[in-house]
Amino acid sequence: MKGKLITLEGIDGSGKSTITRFLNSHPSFSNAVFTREPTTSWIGDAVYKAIESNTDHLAELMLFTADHANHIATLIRPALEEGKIIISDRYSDSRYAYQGVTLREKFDEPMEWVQQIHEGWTVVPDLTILFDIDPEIAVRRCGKRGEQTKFEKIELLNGVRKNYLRLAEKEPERFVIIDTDRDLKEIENDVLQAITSIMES
Ligand SMILES: Nc1ncnc2c1ncn2[C@@H]1O[C@H](COP(=O)(O)OP(=O)(O)O)[C@@H](O)[C@H]1O
Ligand SMILES: Cc1cn([C@H]2C[C@H](O)[C@@H](COP(=O)(O)OP(=O)(O)O)O2)c(=O)[nH]c1=O
Repeated sequence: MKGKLITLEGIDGSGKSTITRFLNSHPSFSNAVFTREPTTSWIGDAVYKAIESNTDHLAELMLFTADHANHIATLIRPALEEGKIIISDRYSDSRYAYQGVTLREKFDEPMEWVQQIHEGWTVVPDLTILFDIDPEIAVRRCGKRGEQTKFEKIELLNGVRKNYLRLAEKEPERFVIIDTDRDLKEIENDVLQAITSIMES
């Protein structure tokens, strides 16, 4: 039996961790595998080191991608083979959307370039839930988190949000977009509905 891979994506502060905690404590997902990118492996630690220092953006992409390759080899593929439902807080679309912005000065079409280097080995999710929100609201919700100035952060996140929406437009059958500038209860219901429909298909 083949399992299902569900990914949660969105800008920082869009509410992914909050919903992950909700799903994690929901009885329907007691057998699901909860995971994330960057992962908790040593490569994930290296990724955080790169984020926290002034590392070259291409080097940063390679670290994120190495972490993804190891995530697929050690957890994603084996769990899918066992027929598990996997819920990942961030996955490949984070790279397409974020490094699609940070590599703007290096490539003409950075998002497409990043997508290309994943081709042939990544595992495409069965469902991707995109948590969509205005970056101004997301940054306000995060308070002091992060080191960038508010302006830099909002500018980056505006670009990331646009990339996510472009990805969703290109693959409407994979993506479900959820407006997270709403009451938590409504968001929880929409997420449950999206996941239930993929589990039944
Ligand atoms: N629907 C919501 N309404 C108001 N605040 C929210 C909502 N969802 C999350 N938050 C708050 O916003 C902040 C960022 O949410 P979080 O889940 O950590 O986002 P992410 O994991 O996407 O970075 C947290 O302080 C969280 O409590
Ligand atoms: C997985 C991934 C994350 N990121 C970014 C998103 C976040 O700003 C940062 C750390 O991810 P994360 O710890 O998930 O941040 P948050 O909980 O605030 O959403 O790394 C990328 O730029 N590319 C990637 O491939």
